[in-house]
Amino acid sequence: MHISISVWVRVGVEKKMTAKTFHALRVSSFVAFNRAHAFLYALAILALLRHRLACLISSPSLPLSALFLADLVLAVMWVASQVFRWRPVSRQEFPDRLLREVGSDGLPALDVFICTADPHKEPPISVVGTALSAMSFDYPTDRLSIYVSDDGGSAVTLFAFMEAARFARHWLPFCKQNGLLERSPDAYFRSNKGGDSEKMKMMYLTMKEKVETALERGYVSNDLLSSGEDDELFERWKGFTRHDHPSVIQVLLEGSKDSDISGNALPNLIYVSREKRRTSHHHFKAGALNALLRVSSTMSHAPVILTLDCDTYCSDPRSPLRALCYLLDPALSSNLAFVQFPQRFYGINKNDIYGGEIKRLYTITARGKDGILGPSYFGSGCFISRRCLQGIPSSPSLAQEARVPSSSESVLRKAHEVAGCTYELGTKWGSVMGFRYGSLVEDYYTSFRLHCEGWRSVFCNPVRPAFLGDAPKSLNDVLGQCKRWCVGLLEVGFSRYSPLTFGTTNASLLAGLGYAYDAFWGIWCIPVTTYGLLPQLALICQTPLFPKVSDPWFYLYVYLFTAAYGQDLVEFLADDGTIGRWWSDQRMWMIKGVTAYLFGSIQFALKKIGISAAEFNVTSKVMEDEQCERYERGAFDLGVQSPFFVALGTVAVVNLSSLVVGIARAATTEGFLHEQFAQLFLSGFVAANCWPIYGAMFLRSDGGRMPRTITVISLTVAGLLLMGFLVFDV
Ligand SMILES: O=c1ccn([C@@H]2O[C@H](COP(=O)(O)OP(=O)(O)O[C@H]3O[C@H](CO)[C@@H](O)[C@H](O)[C@H]3O)[C@@H](O)[C@H]2O)c(=O)[nH]1
Ligand SMILES: [Mn+2]
Repeated sequence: MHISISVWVRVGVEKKMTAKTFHALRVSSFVAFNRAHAFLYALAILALLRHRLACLISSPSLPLSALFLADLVLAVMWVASQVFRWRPVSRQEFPDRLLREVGSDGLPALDVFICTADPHKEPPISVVGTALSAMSFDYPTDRLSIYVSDDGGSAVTLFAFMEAARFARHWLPFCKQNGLLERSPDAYFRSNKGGDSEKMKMMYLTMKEKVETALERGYVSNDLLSSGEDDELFERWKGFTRHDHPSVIQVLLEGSKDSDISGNALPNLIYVSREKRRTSHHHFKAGALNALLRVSSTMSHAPVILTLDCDTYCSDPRSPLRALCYLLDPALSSNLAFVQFPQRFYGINKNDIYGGEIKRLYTITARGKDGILGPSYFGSGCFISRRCLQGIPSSPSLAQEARVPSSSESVLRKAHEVAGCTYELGTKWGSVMGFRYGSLVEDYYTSFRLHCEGWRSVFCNPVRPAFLGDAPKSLNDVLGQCKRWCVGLLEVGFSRYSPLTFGTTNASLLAGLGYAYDAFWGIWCIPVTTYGLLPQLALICQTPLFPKVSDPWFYLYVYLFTAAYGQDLVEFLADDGTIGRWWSDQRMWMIKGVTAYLFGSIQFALKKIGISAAEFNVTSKVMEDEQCERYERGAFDLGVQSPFFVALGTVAVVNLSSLVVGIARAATTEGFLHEQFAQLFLSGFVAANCWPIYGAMFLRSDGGRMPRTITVISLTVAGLLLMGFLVFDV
């Protein structure tokens, strides 16, 4: 308690000191309501648990115990989620004031890190678009460096960036002369502004075609190259594979030497593919980022770093200034680790059928955490102070002063050395320095550890999206990504740095609880699976599990259900949501509950006992035309042989069966509705959520329909469950 009070005081002081400077803070008007509601709701939960326990004691049964456990998990998650409703804040920043105050000479150097890992899942031309959008920030070019980390070790990616370096000489002045806001070429030409951009477009398309040709061929052939020097480079590459190659570092543009067609200096552009050997663990993205931290410190060594995923292009050239409104504020800067922008996505369909916005994580709860110690790091769209990654006490090994990148031999030698795969052995990298190792969600984990070390963070959410990324647009990919997150989060939840113990004592009670809420996402599978199957099976077998309509306890359930869903809806709508998108969002929560969370928890358990190891499987950013068309139409894509869909199909079938049986009984048996209303309602509610799944199982014939074998297996599993229930329930 003591710890959280001191946090309150600090936040209060901070507000007063900075209100007149570069940014302002406003506490949500929901706070009073949220707290009153939390109080009432907490009483209702206690009453429910007490009632459930009493029922269980008077007539013990397996289904009642399962429901008690499910309710307990819901209660625990509810308690943790109150952290986000305790003091949500929103902020506003004033970049013009900042510029007036510090002048453009007062702006610090900025290193932008862009990670890519697989040229076939992450097309190099789109990574190039991301880099170009960052290179053309409204920021002094002599202080801007872009580092690209290629974990795919792909010659094609390097080739794409060589082309990009040439193209940038035309593109950067074009953006500035025309005052573009959209500075990723793809995004700009997609929005089709016309005008005198035809020549530019042709130039871009030529580059794109060359890169795509190389990608198709799988290598960079001589006819695509212009100079003999490049030839040699790619010749060497022939023995390289993505898992086994020395480090490759190429300075493609150097601010002090290269200029654009109007004679202005260009930012630095550096390609880095760290060394990979099968014998050493590379720690996925965290490892890539740490390699960039070191390589950049031999070159530009900027005090501020922006991390971007390969698909997240910058959509507001002034976002660095916005971030600096916080990072340069003397009242904040002593312990401010990072400024996180929400992840936002382009190309999401009207009703966002797969809940791709992930609004709850990326904005709603982020605002809630911002009122406490700050949002967690989302991996992309985040301005980090280099200082916080240098370990405590700050590391002496790396040079402190900003340097000009140079392709000089000594700098390059040093850079190659620090990108080597054995460089980290016996060092503190990944444990108390740099991005932290040990979890598949390195972003979440790193910020958690930073918050525990006393750093804080700020959530910056301007109206115009600062960054736009690509959300997975096939259901199987969405669930695969969520499963990976779930495993990574559980890794933290059950480590010795668990937010519940380490977090609540080292960060603050509230911050620890907030992190715990995310860490234990996986356990959502318990209530969702239970409520998605048990009451329905029991209905078919005529076992009542809930109070009758005439029983006053029945209304407690009604209150708990409607108040939770009501509050969820209000919060969603208040964050520019629509009812259609909210419906999809809550449906995805259920779908994830019986698939990604369930399978993720199982995989985590298997990993714990040493049976399987979890990998960072990169989400694909390419889609077939037919798939795209289905997505745009809003049709669910269940056309792959995926174990996720067996679980989904089973739940769908059980609910449809219980709904049909229930309606038939209600029509024929007097008193049935009165006795089993809750179970019939649940069947109807889940079945309504499963609507697109029935279509994909039984009605559709396009490529997105569920494969026949998956349908048959789902029907069989549903049948077995019902038989099992009958046997156990006698
Ligand atoms: O070994 C690896 C694996 C991934 N990546 C890069 O990591 C980024 C994210 O990968 P993606 O497949 O898009 O994963 P997502 O689940 O969509 O990413 C979210 O979740 C990740 C893990 O929490 C964060 O790192 C990301 O920033 C966040 O956007 C991409 O740029 C990849 O190229 C690497 O550089 N090396
Ligand atoms: Mn991604």
